[in-house]
Amino acid sequence: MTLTAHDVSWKVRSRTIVDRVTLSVDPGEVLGIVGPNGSGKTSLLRCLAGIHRAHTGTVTLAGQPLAGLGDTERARSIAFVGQNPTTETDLTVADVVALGRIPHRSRWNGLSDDDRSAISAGLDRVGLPGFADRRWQTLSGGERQRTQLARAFAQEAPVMLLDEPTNHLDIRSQLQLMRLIGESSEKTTAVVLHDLQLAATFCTRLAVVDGGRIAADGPPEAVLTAELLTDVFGITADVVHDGSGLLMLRYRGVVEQPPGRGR
Ligand SMILES: Nc1ncnc2c1ncn2[C@@H]1O[C@H](COP(=O)(O)OP(=O)(O)OP(=O)(O)O)[C@@H](O)[C@H]1O
Repeated sequence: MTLTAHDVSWKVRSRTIVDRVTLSVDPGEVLGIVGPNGSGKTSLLRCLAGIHRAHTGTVTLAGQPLAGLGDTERARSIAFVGQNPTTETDLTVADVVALGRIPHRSRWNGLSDDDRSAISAGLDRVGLPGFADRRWQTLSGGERQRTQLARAFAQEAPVMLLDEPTNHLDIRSQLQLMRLIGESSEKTTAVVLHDLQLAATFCTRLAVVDGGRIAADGPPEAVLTAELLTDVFGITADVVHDGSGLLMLRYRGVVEQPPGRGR
């Protein structure tokens, strides 16, 4: 399912946070949303998920306005994993992953065989088999992150929107998780990332957000230029193409007088 923002803006009081964004994500794509702190990445992702209602413009899913979908229909279509999701309730890992099955269940029934197999497949997929009975409160940051991803997989939605899913993960787990996301080629995926090297390595496309606007949108090798890193991120860096298609970033320092474009 293609997810599209058409000229979308979102405001808080009089401040425009997402500013006339037009952006599309197709099935099979992993769109990395990158940009400096406070540039509006999370707000844009929330607009794409229908959590924030756009003040102007529309978000469409397979051509249908998202705002016209009911909550259940939307949740069957879009799995959203936010930053640092937490709960005070004493839940097991299986309980948390089972939340992904809510849009597939009738209110009065318990878990079906399909639900149970989706929960167990989700946990296997993120490398947490055997964790079903563990208490959420006892998990490490990385295990919580993977549990949330298992919940998103168990939701079996064609669109996955992930906000900094590599937070708390060690480098091997970051690579594994990004590979896992990349392998889900049947899905339409957008992922907010701070690590530009991870974004360059695993995303098929990057959208750079600066001051609520899209400063660049395209394949990583076209988007991540030394000039853009200076203009948008306020750093100096070498961008090295290693000949095998891999893009390597070598950070050198910060620009003392950041260009401040959009800030
Ligand atoms: N509900 C809100 N009320 C007031 N201000 C908000 C709200 N949501 C976001 N903002 C502001 O909008 C700006 C963009 O926030 P957002 O979280 O989208 O940025 P971000 O690019 O994801 O940032 P970070 O990289 O730091 O996570 C920030 O200045 C933030 O304080």
